[in-house]
Amino acid sequence: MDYSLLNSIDSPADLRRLPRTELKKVADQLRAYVLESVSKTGGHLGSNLGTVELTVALHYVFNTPEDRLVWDVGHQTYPHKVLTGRRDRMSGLRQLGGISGFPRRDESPYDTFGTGHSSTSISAAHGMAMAAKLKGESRKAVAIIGDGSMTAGMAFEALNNAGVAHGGVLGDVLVILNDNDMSISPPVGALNKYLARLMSGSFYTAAREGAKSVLKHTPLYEFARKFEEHTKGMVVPGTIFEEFGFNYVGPIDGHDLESLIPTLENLRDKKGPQFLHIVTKKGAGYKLAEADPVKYHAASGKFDPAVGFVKPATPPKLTFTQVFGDWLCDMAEADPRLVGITPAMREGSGMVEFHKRFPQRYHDVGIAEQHSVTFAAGLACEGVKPVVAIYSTFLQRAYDQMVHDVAIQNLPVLFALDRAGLVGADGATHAGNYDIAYTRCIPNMAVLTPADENECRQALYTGFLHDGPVTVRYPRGSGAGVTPVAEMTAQPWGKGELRRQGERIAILAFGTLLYPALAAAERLNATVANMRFVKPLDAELVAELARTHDALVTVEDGCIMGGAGSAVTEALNAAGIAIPVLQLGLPDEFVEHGDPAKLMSLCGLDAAGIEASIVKRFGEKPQVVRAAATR
Ligand SMILES: Cc1ncc(C[n+]2csc(CCOP(=O)(O)OP(=O)(O)O)c2C)c(N)n1
Ligand SMILES: CC(=O)[C@@H](O)[C@H](O)COP(=O)(O)O
Ligand SMILES: [Mg+2]
Repeated sequence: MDYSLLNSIDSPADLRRLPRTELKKVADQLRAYVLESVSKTGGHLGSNLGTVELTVALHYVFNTPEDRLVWDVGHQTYPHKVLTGRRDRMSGLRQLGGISGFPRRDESPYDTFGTGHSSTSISAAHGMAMAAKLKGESRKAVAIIGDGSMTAGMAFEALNNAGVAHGGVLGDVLVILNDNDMSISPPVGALNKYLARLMSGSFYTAAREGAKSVLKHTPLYEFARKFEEHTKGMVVPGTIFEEFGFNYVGPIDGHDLESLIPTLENLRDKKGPQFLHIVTKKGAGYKLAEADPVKYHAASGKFDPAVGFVKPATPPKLTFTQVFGDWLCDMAEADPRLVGITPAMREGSGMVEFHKRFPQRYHDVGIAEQHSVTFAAGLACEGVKPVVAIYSTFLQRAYDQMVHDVAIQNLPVLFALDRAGLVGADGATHAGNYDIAYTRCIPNMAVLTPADENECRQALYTGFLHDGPVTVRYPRGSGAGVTPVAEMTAQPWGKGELRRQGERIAILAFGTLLYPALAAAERLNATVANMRFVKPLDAELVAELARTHDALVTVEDGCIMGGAGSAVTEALNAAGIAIPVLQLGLPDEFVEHGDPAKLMSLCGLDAAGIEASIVKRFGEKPQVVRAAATR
């Protein structure tokens, strides 16, 4: 592929020096470059192919980085990265030491706001626009948000705030709605239907024609005809965005530079809140991705662009997500009260089959984590048994709903927490490091940490039977490879199990780190307990292990601060037991993107790392003097 023009652009200033007639060529080369580079690294694909022209137009029209571009989610910023001096660094995308798959303020001055989670862009851009006003600066702030991300409450909270003046001042914020009629899965909800009506034009046409026939013989008709702009507000309903105080323009073709550029120039020069609705195609320019945008949302690894994504020759290992999906179908078969809920993550959460088989009991609520939890609470009030399938990182959004709507009322809602622990290539924004700490402190909430695939199935069953809120957490990808037993058996509530009897040191393992802990224990001849429950914690087992060993080691793939190890030390304190405790887990820092196994090793959470930490703390042949206990 000829990238000669693209290769001459090391910053948007270079782009802005080009004649307009060259921009189509830039876009074509940029699209080919993004496709080629994602085919070598993996990463998000469809959304990036869909925003190529928009990215070229934005950097051409706006004075970036002085004008602020805020990309919602940020999974569509690869073209932006290429045009802002990171073309050569695309080969290290999402890899350890390489650039992030999302915008990062510490990566480039053009990345004005860090993202990864959706629906923050309008709030952030509004903040930037208001800051410019306060500082007497004339820069623009632009939020670029997708139709899926627009469904979240936060986006509307921001519109509600940005559309009105504060102390007589309106921010110069431009919101660009990138409407490709797709989320990761097909979009859902009333907003999607509304946008479709706007796109089809029927909204305006019908409303305008209706109004005209009523007004035809009045002086107002002539007035309205002359001032078409005004008629939108006066005789036909404005779009919802106008009702929020924005000047709405669109929909326009987001792949057509001929209309994008003049429209953006026009909006750039306008004051106050502006709203541009563009229509794009997810996967644009790559036939396979256009035809199957769900599949081509992201590439898990390398692929040949001429062939597309192919199934691996050897069947991949069973993932925890699949274990959950299978369990959900089996449980739904067994209990008609079960309802499955996902906030816009049907594929990632393993609910495709459940959706097919139980469409009436499947709810994709859109990107609306808060709503998903309170909706589940409402269902639970009426005797329905909701299962909220949600990524650990996205549940952070719905913390108050978990506390206020579920736990205080002790409602039986099962949270199936996928992507617990490090997730790898998506990095810190998507890592599920905190859920043990943030769930175990909530009264009434039970927290289960299955160690392998079979335990995951049984833990989900156990949690489902419990008459109160429960989280069952499991990581991205596969585990030790323990095939789930079809028969579902409830685990003894709040009980762990001894997995290896050793001497002096007892390792208390939570979740999938049981297996590296067992490997480390083999070398150290340590005892290992599979704790299974963070809450209720098996305090008897903790006390017994403390009584029969010289030191305890806790191991978890969540943050050390406030995590399962903290639960153990609290239990020891409560029982008045003094014993040295080494707490192993994720450090008090954001762990970068990269290969998950490497990252776990860097955090000292593989077998060698666990062994090394124990030896470092307690010596080569662990000898611990109880009297010198320190915690
Ligand atoms: C709070 C939150 N929930 C869920 C996600 C997962 N997620 C990432 S992109 C995406 C779809 C976004 O759709 P849209 O904004 O229309 O962008 P498109 O992918 O169509 O370009 C979802 C659900 C997320 N990043 N953040
Ligand atoms: C951008 C985003 O939030 C999702 O696309 C996310 O990257 C999916 O992660 P998984 O690949 O773990 O489902
Ligand atoms: Mg979309």
